[in-house]
Amino acid sequence: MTRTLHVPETGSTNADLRSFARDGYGEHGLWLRADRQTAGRGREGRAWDSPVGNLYASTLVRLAAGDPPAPTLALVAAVALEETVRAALPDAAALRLKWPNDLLLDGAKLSGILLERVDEWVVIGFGVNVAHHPELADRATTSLCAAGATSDAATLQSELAATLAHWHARWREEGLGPVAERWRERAHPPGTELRARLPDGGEWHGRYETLDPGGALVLRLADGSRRVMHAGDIFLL
Ligand SMILES: O=C(O)CCCC[C@@H]1SC[C@@H]2NC(=O)N[C@@H]21
Repeated sequence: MTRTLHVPETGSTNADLRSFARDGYGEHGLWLRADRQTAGRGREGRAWDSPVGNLYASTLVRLAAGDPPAPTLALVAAVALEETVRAALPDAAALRLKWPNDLLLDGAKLSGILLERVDEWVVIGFGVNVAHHPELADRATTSLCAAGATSDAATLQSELAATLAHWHARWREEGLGPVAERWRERAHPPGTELRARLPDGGEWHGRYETLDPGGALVLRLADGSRRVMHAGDIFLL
């Protein structure tokens, strides 16, 4: 079961659901969607520009005993959003997942996902460029509208709620396997050249090899060594 609250404006839908969870008002499957955010947050401490017209929504997932590791919900969120966006695009041939959970269309960033843990809760926040896309210094961006899609933020969110519930149930019942398999199918192909920026500021240049069983990115560097990346950003070259 899912339930959606909608507000015209808030600071950050992720921050709001974190407060709900912390204050004892957590509800599995609760969604909060805002038309705009005044303090939208991205990964790695970045801000997320949030003008009216795009999708800003977060949901609460309650962890249960026996669930796969909580960080692998990043891949569950990614495959659910990819499936939702794929259905909305007139032509999804150039749609790809980029580790861990960005969606790229023709190499340009279309969306972002931010996961935050509060006790037994995980807040999953989705930002999708529906009508607008920001100008960013270090990466190309695009929007659904620019790609000819006609869905609005409210429709996308209700479809995403159903798709996420489906993939969350598979993750809980069958483990990470089917989710990881879908992720690999919809991501950049093995051998893709990339640059990895690590949380400590370090960088690796290499080729994407696969996802490991825990959802980490496996790279092969030019000297043949293997590296496993658990956090940070990657840039496809
Ligand atoms: O950096 C990224 O790629 C992740 C961006 C996540 C943005 C969404 S918008 C809805 C939710 N509320 C936030 O403050 N952030 C997430």
